[in-house]
Amino acid sequence: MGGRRGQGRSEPPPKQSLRERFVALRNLPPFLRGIWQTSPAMSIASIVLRLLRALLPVATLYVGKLIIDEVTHLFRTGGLHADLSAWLSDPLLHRLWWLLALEFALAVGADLLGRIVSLIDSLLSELYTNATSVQLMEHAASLDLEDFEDADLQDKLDRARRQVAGRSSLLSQLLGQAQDMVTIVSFAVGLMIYAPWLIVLLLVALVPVFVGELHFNAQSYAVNYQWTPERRELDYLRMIGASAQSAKEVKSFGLNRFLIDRYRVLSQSIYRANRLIAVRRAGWGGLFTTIGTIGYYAAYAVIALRTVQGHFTIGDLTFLSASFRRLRSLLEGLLVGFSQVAGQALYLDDLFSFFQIKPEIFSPQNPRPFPHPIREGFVFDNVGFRYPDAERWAVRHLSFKLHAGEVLALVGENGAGKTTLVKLLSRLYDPSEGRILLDGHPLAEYDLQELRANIGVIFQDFMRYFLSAANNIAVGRIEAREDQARIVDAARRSVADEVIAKLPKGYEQMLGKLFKGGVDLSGGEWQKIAIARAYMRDAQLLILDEPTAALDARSEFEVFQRFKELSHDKSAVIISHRFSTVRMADRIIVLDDGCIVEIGSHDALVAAGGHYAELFELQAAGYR
Ligand SMILES: Nc1ncnc2c1ncn2[C@@H]1O[C@H](COP(=O)(O)OP(=O)(O)OP(=O)(O)O)[C@@H](O)[C@H]1O
Repeated sequence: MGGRRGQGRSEPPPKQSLRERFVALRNLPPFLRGIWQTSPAMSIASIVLRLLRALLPVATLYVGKLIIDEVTHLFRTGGLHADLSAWLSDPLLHRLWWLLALEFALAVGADLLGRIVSLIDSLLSELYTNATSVQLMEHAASLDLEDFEDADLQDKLDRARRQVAGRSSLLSQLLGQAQDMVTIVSFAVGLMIYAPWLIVLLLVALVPVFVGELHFNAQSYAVNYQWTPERRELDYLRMIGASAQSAKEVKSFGLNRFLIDRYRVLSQSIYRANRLIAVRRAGWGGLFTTIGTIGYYAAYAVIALRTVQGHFTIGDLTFLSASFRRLRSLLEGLLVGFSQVAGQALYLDDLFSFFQIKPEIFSPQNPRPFPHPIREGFVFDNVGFRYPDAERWAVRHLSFKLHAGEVLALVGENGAGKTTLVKLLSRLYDPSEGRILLDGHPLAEYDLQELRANIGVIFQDFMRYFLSAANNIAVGRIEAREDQARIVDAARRSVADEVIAKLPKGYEQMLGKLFKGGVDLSGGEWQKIAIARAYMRDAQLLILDEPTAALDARSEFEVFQRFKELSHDKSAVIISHRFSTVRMADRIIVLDDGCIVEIGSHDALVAAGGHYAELFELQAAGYR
């Protein structure tokens, strides 16, 4: 199992070499494919409009050159009029007016196109972000419980989540680059015609900027990557420092100072690491840009000289110097942008590598039909389980049978392995050794969804959903959330009906304090609601993991009375520390340190005078 799991911050450092940074560009095709799939129509519109937009700058500059040449020509040939009306009607000036009108149209067109393109990009990015978020949630839902208990995966998920939100600018950056590339080619063609040596000068001036950017982007990524656990801790501190759930304890223990200090220390370390890179980047960036500027002015001087010598017209001078300036800034933008894209592509690694994590617990290709009803029951055959990265076995050598229709109670001290056993039974984990059989066949041969649908399990740390009371019960079988009769029946079985009867809005009452108008419940009341979830299903096996710990004695008795009356054909596994509950079970399994030490009915175990009798005696003594 452990193959994909690393060791927190000691995970291998992220990619550093220049070659590997380029390798990260392999993430771009799947990214672009994702964009395309989001909306082919918008993608095409963006590309076509950008192509048009890309050719406008050179056209505008060239028209500008023609205007200047026309003006100098008119100036030389004379024929100046004294008043404006004569100016406007002079046929000599027609060409100039047309050129000016053309330049105006180009300017307006460029602006309009630019706006439409950025509109499309932002809409497309949002659609892509939404689609990826949904994909992320779907993938997360397919992963194993074990994955969620793994800190490395949490880091990965955290980075992936940030990437979904943070990569929305990548699209416009990428397409902008493609657009700039077309513009650059158009400028370069113009420049080549006049002075090819200018292009060489340009490239030489720009290479240092590019390499510098590439280097610092990779460094930022490395810092971001290495500090993921700390950033996650920051989020956690912020959450417990200011959430409704934690407020009670934070206040009464006076934890604020502790939390804030820890936050300050952590955030300062991250800040310092980021600052170092930012300062270095600014310093080197400044130097490299100066080299570029020197290149530009050298070229400018040469062009000016050649104009004076009569090789170029004034229009050529403006066209060439402006082209050179634009080319330089475009190329610089392109190179810097390219290294940023390469940087962002590195970040995409996080997203795509999260999608590559495959669940290890899944349905077989051809699942065996699930037995209705279960005839023999479940058999644990020398089952052992060790949590990932744990040295100790949580449970080991478990061999017992849970007969169809039987109520089994699990008893044992804290950490004895009761919850682990139940997680194995509901296939939230697969055993590390041994087998679990259902009606003679391994659990893994049945369809996972069907298996889970046939098991109703309520854990001790059940969720308190900030939804209506009806929906809080319906989550046990969410497809049946409109089935009011079923919800009411489930509530009646778990004694939750009494809780709901007291709510101002009954079943429609919003629970929890998160939303306006919500009503909070007591711990025991929440438990009754949670137990009702198990009754929402047509489960053949019910598992209640200490679900009654917060119930008062009368409620607990009632819950189990109703359970016994209404579920005689169902199997059940009940974990409880209360012997008043445990003694109602058909058989009791006593666990100690992950192993079964006794099995039998209450009376038999008390008579045997072993571990169970000792625990029972301890509790009974407390009541005497
Ligand atoms: N997610 C986990 N990762 C690693 N170890 C775990 C995990 N959950 C439980 N353990 C360990 O496995 C052992 C059995 O835990 P389990 O939760 O099954 O005990 P339990 O009998 O249900 O205890 P309790 O009565 O306190 O609920 C314990 O030693 C515990 O520390």
